[in-house]
Amino acid sequence: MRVTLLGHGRLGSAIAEGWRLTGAVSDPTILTRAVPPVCPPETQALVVAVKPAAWREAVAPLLATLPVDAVVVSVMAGVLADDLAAAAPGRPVARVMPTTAVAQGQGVAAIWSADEPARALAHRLFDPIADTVDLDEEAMLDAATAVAGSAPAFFYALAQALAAAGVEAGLTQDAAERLTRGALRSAGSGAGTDASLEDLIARIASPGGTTRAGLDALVDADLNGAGAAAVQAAVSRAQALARGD
Ligand SMILES: NC(=O)C1=CN([C@@H]2O[C@H](COP(=O)(O)OP(=O)(O)OC[C@H]3O[C@@H](n4cnc5c(N)ncnc54)[C@H](OP(=O)(O)O)[C@@H]3O)[C@@H](O)[C@H]2O)C=CC1
Ligand SMILES: O=C(O)[C@@H]1CCC=N1
Repeated sequence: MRVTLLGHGRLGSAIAEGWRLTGAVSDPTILTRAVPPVCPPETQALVVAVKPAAWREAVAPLLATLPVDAVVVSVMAGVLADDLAAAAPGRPVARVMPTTAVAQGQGVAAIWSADEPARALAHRLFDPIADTVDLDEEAMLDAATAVAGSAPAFFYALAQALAAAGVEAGLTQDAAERLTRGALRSAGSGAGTDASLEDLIARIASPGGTTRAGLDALVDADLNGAGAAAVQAAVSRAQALARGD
């Protein structure tokens, strides 16, 4: 497939790296500010990976060369398909919300499009580099952004809090950080299996043991409230971005 990738920052470069690693897309045209804004005439998909505040200015100069049958695939949080379609008239639009682990071919990506061929094209681009999850409604992308796109940072923040508490409990900073990062990797390897999250927890939490004590303390400290607050705040921010705030 002939792909033009607009934006080569944290996510754009991760997507390009995943395509290179898996061979899913060979030789994409990568548009940065440093190269002329021109789509090759054979472009079948324009993947837009710039910041929500920058996309209109970035897409506008491409319209002259973007084929009318190319699909616009946005990985941007809070940019509505109707707005993309209005900016690139006639082109079908798909929206994808990936994580940066696409760089290793191990991301997760929510996919939505009102147009079935565009959805299928988005799958061709992201199935090789992510576990793809189809969404029925565009509005669900905001929740997917919270629990997927943003969530790795939430897990890192929890790991940071645990490491800080480990230092309080007597570990050196270096030991606390290495041990906590290793624990995060261990959690990630469990998450890569078919086991349910409930089972993964049960495998570690011996009855009457340290893990159960810590889990109970997390719930007492309103773990569920903290998770809900993070998701609601991220969803609200995506909705605000969609309004142009
Ligand atoms: N980072 C993540 O984990 C995730 C990000 N996203 C989405 O991905 C999008 C990009 O985010 P992220 O990669 O973090 O942001 P970055 O700022 O890292 O990357 C954006 C890139 O777009 C470039 N850019 C801006 N304007 C133009 C232009 N006119 N032509 C070509 N390139 C341009 C920027 O260049 P310059 O630096 O010169 O301005 C920059 O390299 C966002 O919309 C975000 O919502 C979605 C899921 C996860
Ligand atoms: O923080 C952001 O807005 C983007 C979207 C999901 C992850 N990063």
